Amino acid sequence: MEKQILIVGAGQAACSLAGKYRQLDSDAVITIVGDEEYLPYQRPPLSKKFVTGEMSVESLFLRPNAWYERNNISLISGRRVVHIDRNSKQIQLDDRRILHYDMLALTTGTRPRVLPSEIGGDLKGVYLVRGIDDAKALATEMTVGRRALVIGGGYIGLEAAAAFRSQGLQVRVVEMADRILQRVSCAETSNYFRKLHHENGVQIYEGLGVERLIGDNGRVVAAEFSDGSTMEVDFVIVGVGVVANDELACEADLEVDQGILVNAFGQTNDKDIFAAGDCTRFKYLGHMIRLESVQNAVDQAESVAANMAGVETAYFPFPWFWSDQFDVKLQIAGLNQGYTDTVVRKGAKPRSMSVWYFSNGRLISVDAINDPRIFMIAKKMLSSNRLASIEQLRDHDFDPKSILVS
Ligand SMILES: NC(=O)c1ccc[n+]([C@@H]2O[C@H](COP(=O)([O-])OP(=O)(O)OC[C@H]3O[C@@H](n4cnc5c(N)ncnc54)[C@H](O)[C@@H]3O)[C@@H](O)[C@H]2O)c1
Repeated sequence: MEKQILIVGAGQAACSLAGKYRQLDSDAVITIVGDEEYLPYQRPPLSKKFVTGEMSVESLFLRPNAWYERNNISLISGRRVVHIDRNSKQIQLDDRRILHYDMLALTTGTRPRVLPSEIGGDLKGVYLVRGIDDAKALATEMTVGRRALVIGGGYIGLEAAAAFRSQGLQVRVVEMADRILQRVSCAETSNYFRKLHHENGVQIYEGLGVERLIGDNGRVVAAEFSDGSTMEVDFVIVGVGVVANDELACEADLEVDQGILVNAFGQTNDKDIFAAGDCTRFKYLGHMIRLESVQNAVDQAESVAANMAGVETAYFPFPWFWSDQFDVKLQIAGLNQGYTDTVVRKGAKPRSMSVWYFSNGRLISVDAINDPRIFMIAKKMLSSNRLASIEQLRDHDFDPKSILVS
């Protein structure tokens, strides 16, 4: 009997895992089950070029239909897995179908946090940006002059703000924390993006919470804030973070803690159940992290595929991210979690700069803003462990590349 490989969740990690597994085992039966009706697709453009109509649904697909056929990978779309029975090694779908597995991979991703209905989170005109259907619904609001309120000044909120402003809407962002991007960057990077948004006509309010959204006939028309002020709005975009889809794993008695806990091989506490991508939480440089990025979805999934196929492959991530806002590209190498010092350097081009993050004297991460050269250098430094020091980087005549060529 061929080995049965079942993958639950049909996003970037699932696609990478299935493709890699097939390269290593031409006989296994590989099945992906996903609850969306689309072929697995890339999410980063949703809050950018997809919502502005510059990309079609088809152009989001990670692979064409023919790829699944050619690689003999079955895709069950539009179906949820509702139960895992670890004793009989079976999963149950929401149409009552039962599928057997020899090895199971969970690539269930995350979902956006929602605003509670008590404060108006369920009013019409309040949108999340997670899937194609969310972004399609949001795109219907794209009319010049309409007043958008963005709740949350993280990447989702700021990218959506930039996309909507560039299409001529009036955009305001409200961020509960003291500054935008506080969870992911230092004050200098936040300052850069605050200024960029202001220059482009987006109003940002920091340190302000949303008390409630006010509806009229079931549709949002205004918002009331923690300082007692109110604002009329035509629609609202909510980008207040994500939670891991780990309930299925939890119900199956797998270890979860704000994500499915996996070891360096992507294995859960059941030796035949693995997990990869945004839904996982694992140890990285002494911290437990969830790495919500395309890089992690691809690399971790490929390492998991190898382990499932019996080729022992420990995963050590080299995290990198990017964010496009207006004409600015932020590229991030490494993770700045637990940083103790930063060095800010001006870039060679106007409006370019980089922020170098250190933890107790050791370089851990770099934000490169409109500076792809520095991003490449930082990536190489961090992956080869040839790291520039704080003193070197404080000297603005020092070329970081010299570390790599010496
Ligand atoms: N370019 C990229 O890498 C990219 C782009 C989009 C999304 N993502 C990822 O998608 C996920 C979701 O993004 P996100 O921006 O929603 O999450 P996030 O956690 O990065 O940002 C959410 C922001 O909302 C704020 N917030 C929370 N509750 C609030 C409230 N009630 N009122 C006002 N502000 C509130 C938080 O302080 C935070 O700044 C993240 O993992 C993110 O990294 C990445």
